[in-house]
Order: sequence, then structure tokens, then C-alpha cells
Amino acid sequence: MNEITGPKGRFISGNFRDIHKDMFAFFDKCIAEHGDIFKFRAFHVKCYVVNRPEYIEELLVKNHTRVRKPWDLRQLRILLGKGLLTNEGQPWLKQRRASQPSFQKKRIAEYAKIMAKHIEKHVDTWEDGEELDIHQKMMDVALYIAGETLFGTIVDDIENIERLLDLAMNQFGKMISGGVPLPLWFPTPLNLRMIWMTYKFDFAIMDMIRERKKNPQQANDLLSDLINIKYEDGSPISDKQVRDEIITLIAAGHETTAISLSWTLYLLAQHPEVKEKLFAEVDEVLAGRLPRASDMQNLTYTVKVMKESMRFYPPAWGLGREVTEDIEIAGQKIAKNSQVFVLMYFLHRDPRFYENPHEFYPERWTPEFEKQLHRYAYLPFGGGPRLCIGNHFAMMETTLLLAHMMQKCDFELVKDHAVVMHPSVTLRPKNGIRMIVHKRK
Ligand code: HEM
Repeated sequence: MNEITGPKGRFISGNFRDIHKDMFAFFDKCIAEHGDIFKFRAFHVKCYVVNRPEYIEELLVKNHTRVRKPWDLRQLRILLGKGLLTNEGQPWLKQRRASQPSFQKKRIAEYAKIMAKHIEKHVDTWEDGEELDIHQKMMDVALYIAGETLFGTIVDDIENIERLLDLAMNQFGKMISGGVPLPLWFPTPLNLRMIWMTYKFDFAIMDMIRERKKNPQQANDLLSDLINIKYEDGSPISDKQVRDEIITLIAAGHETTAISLSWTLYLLAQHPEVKEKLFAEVDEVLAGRLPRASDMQNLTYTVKVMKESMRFYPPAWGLGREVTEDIEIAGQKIAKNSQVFVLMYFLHRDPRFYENPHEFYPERWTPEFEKQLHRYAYLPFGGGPRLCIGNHFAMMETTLLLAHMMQKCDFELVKDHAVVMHPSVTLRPKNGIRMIVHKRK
């Protein structure tokens, strides 16, 4: 292939100003003008985007030992420590192998009851005709579910954890997309507040870990799974590592899941024909009762809706890697220290892989379609060895929650509320999504 090209930038800041002005417009133009692999620069940092499944596979699979998480994500260690999302190399692999059994389908099925209980509780409080910020509601439900699956009980402090995460994610979002990219340890007033909240969180969580160790009752939750981890060499997990995994699981799992449901309800409100089919399926499968893990196999259309919604609005809209030794992608050298990005939002709307990509069309997800689709052309959960460990958890949670909400409610968009995408770490809806709830039965 020819030399990798990219947009012209300014002498010092490179393309930073254009990215800061409108990130999606910038990438859209680059893809149109420079194709499947292009380069740009943010100050002194060399960046690349790969936008073709074969190149993405080269990055995430073939070269996975020659790359690590990018600079910006590594800054999150101030909050997440060395949890699965931010750790690297052998320590990451050891931790990943030890955690894997807790996220297998069979184990995850045990959490369906907790999921159903929380969505029922929330839906029951919604009044017929009430106007809600549905995104905030999804954030609340997902947080309570994360809390109870982790700790086996409703955690009093859960709202403080949410405030801490929200602050950290906002600071992180500002760091990657706005102003001067200052690291999270830099003592700005907001960063200092975040560090203070992290300290308070650590204090509370370490107490819970010690308490659980003193009273190792037969709790069926992720905290017990984590505490009981024994590595292949027989050594136990440290309390600090348990703490890092807990905050990582809450951070990685709660907002992404909530966002996927928020965008799904938004899409459904604009596609009555899809909604009608969904109503028919959930009414038949659930027949008024709460959803269970075993319903997953019969909620086939609901699963298609979730897959299509995560194609359309991938909650993690991009991911990145920093090159630790020179690599080759598309036959071209990518030098050490470069940052390489995969932009799922654009990949998922590529007409080469998806017919009428800007159409929300759950019916496209037939077994035949999935069979012919390149494995690296649909990546809501990433790919390669660092594939999301919570993918089955998230698929079950979103499907069951959606099924219950749709059997109980219909949602209508509030007319003069503009819904706008805010591509930060995740693809958040800026200013939420305001909807009117109509109770069905
Ligand atoms: C719809 C919901 C979710 C989406 C879209 C999502 C997306 C992703 C993506 C794209 C990655 C890969 C990041 C990379 O390669 O740099 C990832 C990693 C991860 N996710 Fe998820 N996720 C979701 C839900 C969850 C849940 C529910 C959990 C936990 C219960 C979770 C835990 C993690 C962890 C720990 C990692 C790091 C894995 C590793 O590097 O070994 N995620 N997620």
C-alpha cells in the first residue's frame, strides 16, 4: 500500500484544534479523504486511525504484545489502580485468567434475579405520563445492579461512588478532548477533589474487603469471587488488587451498560415498527412476569435490537493503543510511542459492511449476516485478548432490562428537547434524553 497520509496540521499543535472543535467531523473528513488508515498529530504525539477490519486485527491481535493502553487511559490509574482495564503485560494476563470464571455465561446467569429486581423497582416508581431523563434513570439502575452484583447487598454509599466516577470521567473527558491535556494528577481544584474522593472511597472499600475476609459467609457475589482468587502459582490476591478490580468493574461496566439502554430507548421512540415487534415478543415471552436468564434464548428480537443499537451508537465509540516497539500495519511501519485508534462509531457505519448503515434495522442481524460479517467489523466490546470481560454480563443485563421496560412501558420523546451525542470516553447523550413514560399494563 502507498504511504500513510493524513490531514495537514498546524506547526505546534498539529491537528489538536480541529479535533477539539468537532471530533466527529474531523474523523469523518479524514476517513473520506484518507481511507482505511491515516495519521494525524496532537502536539508532539503521532496518532493513527485504522478503519478496516484486517488492519484492526493486526493491531489488536497480531501486535498485541507490542502495544499497551494509550497515554490518556493510563492516567486513569490514579483512580483505577492496576485493575483489568489499565494493567498490562504478565500481571494483566494473570489477573485476566483468574477473573475469567466469574464472567462466564453460567456464572453470570445467577445475577439475572438481581437485574430483574432493580429494573422492576425503578419501573414501578415511574408514573403514567411522567417526564423523565431516561439516561439518568438508566445510570441509576445500572449502578444499583453493579453494586449488588459486586457486594451482594444494596450499598449505602453507592451514590458517592457514582459522584466520584462522574467527576473522574468528566475530568478524563476534558483531558482527551478539550483545552490543554493536563494529566489527572495535576493539582487543579477539580483533580484535587477527585483525589480526595478517591481516598475516601479507598477507605470505605478496604474496610469492606477486610470485613468480608473476617466473615467469609457464603456470599454469592463478585467481591467473594475476587477475594477468593488464587493465581496459577498458588499465591492469593492482595487487598489492593481486589480494590482496583472493584472500582474498575464499576467504572467499566456501569456507564457503558446504561448508555446502551439510553440510546436504545431513543432509537425505539423513533422507530414505531421496531417497537411494535418488540412489544409482541416481550408480551409473548414474559407474559407479565419478570425476565429470567433462561429467557435470553427466546428474546431473539430483543437481542437483535440491542446488537443494532450498539452498532448505531457504540457506548465505547473508540479504543486506543500505544505502540511500545515498532510495528507494521497494512505493510507500513508504525513507530514506537505512536498512538493508534480504532473508531467503532465509524467502522459500524461503513457501507462496505452494513447495507444502509444509517438506518436502524435490527432485522439485519440474521445468523447468515453474522456469519459473513468480518469478526473485526463489529466491535462494541472491543476485540482480541483485551475483549471486554463483561460482554456476556452486559448483553444479559441490557436484554433483560429492555424486555422488562418494554412489557411495562412505552416511551415518547419530549418534543423540544434536543438529543446530542457527546463523544467523551463513552458516547454519552449530552443533556440526557428526556422522555414521557406511558404505562402499558
Ligand atoms: C454495553 C456495555 C459495555 C460495553 C459497550 C463495553 C465495552 C468495552 C470495550 C470496548 C472494552 C475494550 C477496551 C480496549 O480494548 O481498550 C472493554 C473492556 C473491559 N470491560 Fe467492558 N463494556 C461493557 C460492559 C462491561 C461490564 C458490564 C463490565 C463488568 C461487569 C465490563 C468490564 C470491562 C473490563 C474489566 C474491561 C477490561 C478488560 C481487559 O482489558 O482485560 N464491561 N469494555
